[in-house]
Amino acid sequence: MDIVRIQGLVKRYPVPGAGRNGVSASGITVLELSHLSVGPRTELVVAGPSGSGKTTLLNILAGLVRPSEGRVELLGQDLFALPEGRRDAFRARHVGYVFQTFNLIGSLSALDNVLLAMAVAGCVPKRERGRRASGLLEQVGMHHRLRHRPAQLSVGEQQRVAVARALANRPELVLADEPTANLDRRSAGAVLRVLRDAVAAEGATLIMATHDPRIIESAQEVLSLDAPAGAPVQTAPSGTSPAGERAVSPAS
Ligand SMILES: Nc1ncnc2c1ncn2[C@@H]1O[C@H](COP(=O)(O)OP(=O)(O)OP(=O)(O)O)[C@@H](O)[C@H]1O
Repeated sequence: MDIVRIQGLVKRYPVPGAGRNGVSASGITVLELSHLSVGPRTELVVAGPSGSGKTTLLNILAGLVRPSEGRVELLGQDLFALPEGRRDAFRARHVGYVFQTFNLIGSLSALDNVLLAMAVAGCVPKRERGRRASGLLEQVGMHHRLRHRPAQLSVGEQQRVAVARALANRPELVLADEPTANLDRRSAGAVLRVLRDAVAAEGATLIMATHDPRIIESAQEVLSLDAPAGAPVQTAPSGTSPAGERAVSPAS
């Protein structure tokens, strides 16, 4: 089964002052994607300049932003057919999100940040949570910093904790929005390796937004979005594909 399936996606945002002085009331189209399917255990990099809709696409996939048109299925579930509360529960269970600015809870230790994600979703049995949380933090190289709070960690270390937290509930899909944007070159390379290795070890699919050329060059599959809202043209490192039409399958 596909992890992600998108048909006829359009996202428009309202324009400040819309409907007055000749400004269109229908809003600005910031994203159009006619078709996308992404299989299990796949990595897809969403590339494109600032404002091309990368974050918008990830937020739609997380069920955080509702599309203006189109259908978004995760694991066969029509995401926006779910009422908000059930969509939140579905996200907590099936999607891990690594944000550009980490969004860790400042008052909690690294370990407690991961444990909290498990408590919210409630799908990992209580007796397994401690071992799983410390195991994930060990996997991302943070076993020596379990009790540190975010402010006591380097930026790269915080991002590693965010990766562990994103994987806490064994999600089938991990979204990462510019996960290396705030890191220097060396830390960026290390975090990227940790993210890719941890996602692969968990057997999840990774969809990562970036404009970092090094990540794009090393990607298995690339979806290129045009700025600001042109029709998406998708390319793989080895060639190009028709605009807006793409099925992305596991790498062999
Ligand atoms: N809540 C909103 N209301 C109105 N317009 C918005 C809103 N959120 C985003 N936009 C617009 O949608 C477009 C796409 O934004 P988005 O953040 O998805 O781009 P991006 O490719 O992730 O950019 P960056 O690389 O700079 O993070 C931008 O032109 C932005 O101004």
